[in-house]
Amino acid sequence: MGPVIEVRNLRKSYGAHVAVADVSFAVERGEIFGILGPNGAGKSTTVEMLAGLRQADGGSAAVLGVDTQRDPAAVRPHLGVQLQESELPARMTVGEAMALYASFYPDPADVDELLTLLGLAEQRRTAAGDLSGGQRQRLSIALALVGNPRVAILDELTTGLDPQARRETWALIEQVRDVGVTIVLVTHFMDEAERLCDRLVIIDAGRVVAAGTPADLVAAGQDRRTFRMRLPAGADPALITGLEELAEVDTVVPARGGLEVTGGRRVLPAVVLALAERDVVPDEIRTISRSLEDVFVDVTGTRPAEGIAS
Ligand SMILES: Nc1ncnc2c1ncn2[C@@H]1O[C@H](COP(=O)(O)OP(=O)(O)OP(=O)(O)O)[C@@H](O)[C@H]1O
Repeated sequence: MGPVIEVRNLRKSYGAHVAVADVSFAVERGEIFGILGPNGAGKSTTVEMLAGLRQADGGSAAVLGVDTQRDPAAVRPHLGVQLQESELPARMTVGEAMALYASFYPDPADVDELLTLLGLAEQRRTAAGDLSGGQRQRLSIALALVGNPRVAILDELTTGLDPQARRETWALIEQVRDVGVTIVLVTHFMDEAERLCDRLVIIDAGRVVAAGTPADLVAAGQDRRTFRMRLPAGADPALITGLEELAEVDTVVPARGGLEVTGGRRVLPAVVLALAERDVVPDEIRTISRSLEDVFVDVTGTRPAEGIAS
């Protein structure tokens, strides 16, 4: 059996603006597949084309062997989609919305069970307009899953959720994956991607700039080193400029009351030596292991959105 999802050279422009220039990837059955990228990179446009909700200018997208650009209706019963801006009528209750969405599918999930799983059982009679941000987010996930889909596309899954609710949502997504649902997850959050995704792509300016498992992506840049240090109070700011000029140093940026330095394998001794030559001894040095966030910064030149402190 081939991949559950196959995207080949998708392209889409809005007028003169190229939103998606060239995106290809494949997702295997039962994977949680991440799509990461800075704001405006083309993530939402990509998944909307993948779901057959938006017409591509070129390329192809197939879900469960069905070309979603040519025949979106054929795959709809098997596809659950949580989009960023799906608005329900404000007066429609949670129970009504679930019943309505369930009616679109031949083999819907048990609505009560799903609402309980998502912590919305108490809100059955609550109007969509009266839900809190977190409840609305959980409802959009419930609506994406109500059709018992074989493939679920979740865009900005945990945006607006508090740390506790985020963890619960992650556990829920793993449960959904464990029953064999293939999941495409669009996310801004590196911790979410690192925790949940089996494989991922990073998209920048409409193109795939990195692809692989989180571990592979992190390992690929292991010739880079990062450390943080605190300089003694009153240290000359010109020192920082001096450090940036060292051959081993890539960047020096302020971080948490100190400096974060990134460079090659020998960056730490090079910096400490250069400082010692000026009679400066750092108060504290801490090496930082490379994370998916560092990969993201390397390949996109942009810092990812801050995760909610947890
Ligand atoms: N309907 C539209 N008409 C015109 N331009 C659009 C439209 N939808 C998106 N764009 C533009 O296309 C680009 C890609 O947008 P898209 O929403 O796919 O990016 P994204 O990676 O999902 O961003 P975000 O993380 O902010 O949601 C952006 O520059 C956006 O402003």
